[in-house]
Amino acid sequence: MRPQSVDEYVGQEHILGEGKPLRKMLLAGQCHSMVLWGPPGTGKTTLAQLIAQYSDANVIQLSAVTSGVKEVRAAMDKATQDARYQQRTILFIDEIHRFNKSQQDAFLPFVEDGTVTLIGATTENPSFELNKALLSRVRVYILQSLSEQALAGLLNRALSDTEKGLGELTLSLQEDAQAALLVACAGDARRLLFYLELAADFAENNVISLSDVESAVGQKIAAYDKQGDAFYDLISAFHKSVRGSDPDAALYWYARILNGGGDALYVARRLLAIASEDIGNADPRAMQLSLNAWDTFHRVGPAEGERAIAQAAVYCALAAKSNAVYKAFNEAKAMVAKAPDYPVPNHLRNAPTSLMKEQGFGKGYRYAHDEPNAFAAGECYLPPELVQTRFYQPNERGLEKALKAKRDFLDELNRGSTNKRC
Ligand SMILES: Nc1ncnc2c1ncn2[C@@H]1O[C@H](COP(=O)(O)OP(=O)(O)OP(=O)(O)O)[C@@H](O)[C@H]1O
Repeated sequence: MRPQSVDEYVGQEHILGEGKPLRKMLLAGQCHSMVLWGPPGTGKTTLAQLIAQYSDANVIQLSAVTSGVKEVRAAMDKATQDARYQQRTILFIDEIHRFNKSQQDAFLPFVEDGTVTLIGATTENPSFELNKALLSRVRVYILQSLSEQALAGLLNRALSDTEKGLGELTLSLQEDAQAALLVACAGDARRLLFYLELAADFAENNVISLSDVESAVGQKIAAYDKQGDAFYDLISAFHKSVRGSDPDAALYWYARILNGGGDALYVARRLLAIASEDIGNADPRAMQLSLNAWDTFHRVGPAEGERAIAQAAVYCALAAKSNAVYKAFNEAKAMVAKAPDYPVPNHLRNAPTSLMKEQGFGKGYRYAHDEPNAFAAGECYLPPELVQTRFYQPNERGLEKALKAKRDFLDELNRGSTNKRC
């Protein structure tokens, strides 16, 4: 049932509707590098194929899961040869977020010089997963979960198409059965077609009933739309439960997210953010454990991996909390945004050449290791205009207590120093 023309492609009106940029590009037979970001089964691969078809380009398809740098190089060689004969090449990479940095670097120059037009598909936020250099050379289009209206159109086509669909079976679909199908597939067209085909197998007398759909789906119907508000409410409740040090609530909201079809890795990513935003140096192990849980998920798969993320969630919920780094870093960024770019003080400048030394660069720099406590008491590292600035105000919880004690001790040394620069 994969659409053969843009008219068979349902939904995604925000990018493909009449007059929208992608539709214009498609119909003009042009193509630029892009990343299609959206939930599974919303038409990323299909759209890439349509673009290739309309622009009359060769398509090289690589999977980030099975292709390495070697395959990328071979593909680029072929594209370079074809470009000599004015033959365009589209490099389609499914699950592009799984490509590591060196794999991404291998095709970057060819995207840059136009030898290939890259179309990447991903279910993950590209700003987290792609190299900055690559991101700056592609346009990101967000595909949305398909609406029930769009899916209903697809359903009708699948039921009536005698060539590629189930048309020859002359099936009818009862109203409640259709409603259940549309909910069960949660905006995913592939799932919809899969459930429909299964339900058709169960149907008696050419009628698909609600119980046929339930047999096909075989589980409780997911209650929320992954892209909708309900999902963000659940993840927000999860974040607040961990921040609020309630491990039971954290587990409950996590389980709700999974039950609704949510991605455990989304929770893992959020947990990592919590470890830095809400726990910080009060317990730096929280960040390690969150990262380990994420990694574990990739290594052992969902069944065990989901539990590893639960373990990290419980740890983070009960870990000591500090937002001191979070606040300090925000203040530093705000300061940099509003203050002028003060020059680096001479004593902190690098002086690799004798000319620079003559200019006074590096002059008077004190090598901390040569001084008591490996600390150059009275020394200054901020621009003179900012010497009084204190971004980091450690609290006394968890391991941050030790950092606070250390800072108080160093302050004392600074105050008692007879060698003050500022
Ligand atoms: N927008 C759409 N319009 C019509 N059919 C669609 C659409 N999206 C998906 N389909 C149907 O679902 C099938 C799977 O879609 P496709 O492979 O394009 O999804 P995808 O977004 O690339 O999914 P995944 O992220 O899981 O790879 C297609 O063969 C097609 O039949």
